[in-house]
Amino acid sequence: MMMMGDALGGIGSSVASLFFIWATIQQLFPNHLKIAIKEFIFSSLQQLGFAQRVLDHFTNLVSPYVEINFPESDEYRFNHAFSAIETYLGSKATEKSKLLRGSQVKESKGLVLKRDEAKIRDEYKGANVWWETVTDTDGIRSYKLTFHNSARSLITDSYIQYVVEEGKSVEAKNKQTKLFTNNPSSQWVSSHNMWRYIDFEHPASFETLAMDPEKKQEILDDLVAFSNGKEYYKKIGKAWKRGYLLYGPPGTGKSTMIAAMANFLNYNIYDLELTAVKNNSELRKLLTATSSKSVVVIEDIDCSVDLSGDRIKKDRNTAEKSGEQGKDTNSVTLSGLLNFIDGIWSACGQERIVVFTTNHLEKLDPALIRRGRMDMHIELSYCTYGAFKILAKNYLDLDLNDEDDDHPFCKKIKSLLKETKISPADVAENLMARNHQIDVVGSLNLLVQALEEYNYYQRRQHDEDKKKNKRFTIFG
Ligand SMILES: Nc1ncnc2c1ncn2[C@@H]1O[C@H](COP(=O)(O)OP(=O)(O)OP(=O)(O)O)[C@@H](O)[C@H]1O
Ligand SMILES: [Mg+2]
Repeated sequence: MMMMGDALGGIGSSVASLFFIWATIQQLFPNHLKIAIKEFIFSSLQQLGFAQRVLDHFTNLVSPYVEINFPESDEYRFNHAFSAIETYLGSKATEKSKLLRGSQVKESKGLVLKRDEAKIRDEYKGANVWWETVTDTDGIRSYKLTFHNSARSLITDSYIQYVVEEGKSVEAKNKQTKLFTNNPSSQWVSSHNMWRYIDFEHPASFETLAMDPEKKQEILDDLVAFSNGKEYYKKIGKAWKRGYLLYGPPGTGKSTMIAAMANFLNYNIYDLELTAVKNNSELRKLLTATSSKSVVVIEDIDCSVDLSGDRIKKDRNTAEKSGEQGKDTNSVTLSGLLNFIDGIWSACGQERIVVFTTNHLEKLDPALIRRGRMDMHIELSYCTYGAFKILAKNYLDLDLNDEDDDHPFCKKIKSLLKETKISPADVAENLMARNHQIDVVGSLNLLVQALEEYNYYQRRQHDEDKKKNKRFTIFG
């Protein structure tokens, strides 16, 4: 009531002053001058947009509705709230919606139908709100939110936040994941081309990954806890990131597991080619240009850069001589890398996973792999019988349960796998269908043959090594 009274009072006094000016002009000036003055005043008012502003002012004071604009870009930067609102509103398609938009952002995911209306009504805790798309004279699109003034605190305090978070979570679920690779610094022009990317369409999943089921479950639980850990990491005051070290012989599924992790969490992958990074400063730039919800991968860490124990000793010696720690401007150093894993720089970008892979765990510097830096060490080993069962299901549609273990074929494979080192990649190679025709018996026969050959050569190698060692002890 007070506001209404103020408004009417304000308008009344403005009208009275205008009337007074007009009456004075009427009395003092001759007719032709009066017309000229009148035209001058009106054209000036029009030019200033005064009439429009008075009208807007009046409507705003009288109207009980509040409007908030969310432009697509703000000060030349993309407004993330805009896209979250767009996704949220798009996801509100109901059976009654008559205007829909179809899109498929990920080939592996189905077609998504979104609501595509210019004005959408929404309801939140009993309050009605209206969303409308508007475009200004510069072509910048905005979402205009209108609601009753009585719901002001509900809308501004919780509804808007709810819409943005809901939109972001839908975006995360439907987003097309990308695989990024770093460009050499000679090609960098701005932060946009440090990384080049392609759509990530790797079909790997934890379901098809052949490994011990208990270990697999442990990794899955860890990933789920991490992705839901926003509040927990905040509470304990740690950057929201997690490091995994995957180690094992070639062809045991390290790269496949990285793809499965990214697919499971719907994260982007940044495949960091360390050999293309000249120094720590470039490494810092590259890592700060990565987005959150991503997996930063350094494959074959032992081969990418000399990060062995010798290297760190050399680092320390150089640092001691020059009196400065880790000052090495010509290459990526272990200390530089560690700084991103758990140093102050590691906090830039939230919700990030760092994965290192190696075939030779023993070659890595203990500083790099100590717990706390790499939170989980995961060994991908030679194929076990449990892993074989998963591969048999993937490649031969063969559902082997515990009772099948007594089948002569299975017994033979089980005992051979126990004594033979063969990677899941090599097992898979033998199970692969020829000409897209699954031949269970033929494939299993091939596998048994391969296992027997591997077993024979490995035994022979073992005997030769034994003989060599004996000679050494005789002559040594
Ligand atoms: N554990 C596994 N489960 C399912 N498939 C596997 C597994 N390990 C290997 N494979 C198959 O073998 C191929 C090679 O595996 P992958 O590239 O993941 O091995 P890797 O451990 O990364 O080897 P490298 O050390 O040589 O990089 C994959 O394409 C996949 O089809
Ligand atoms: Mg690999």
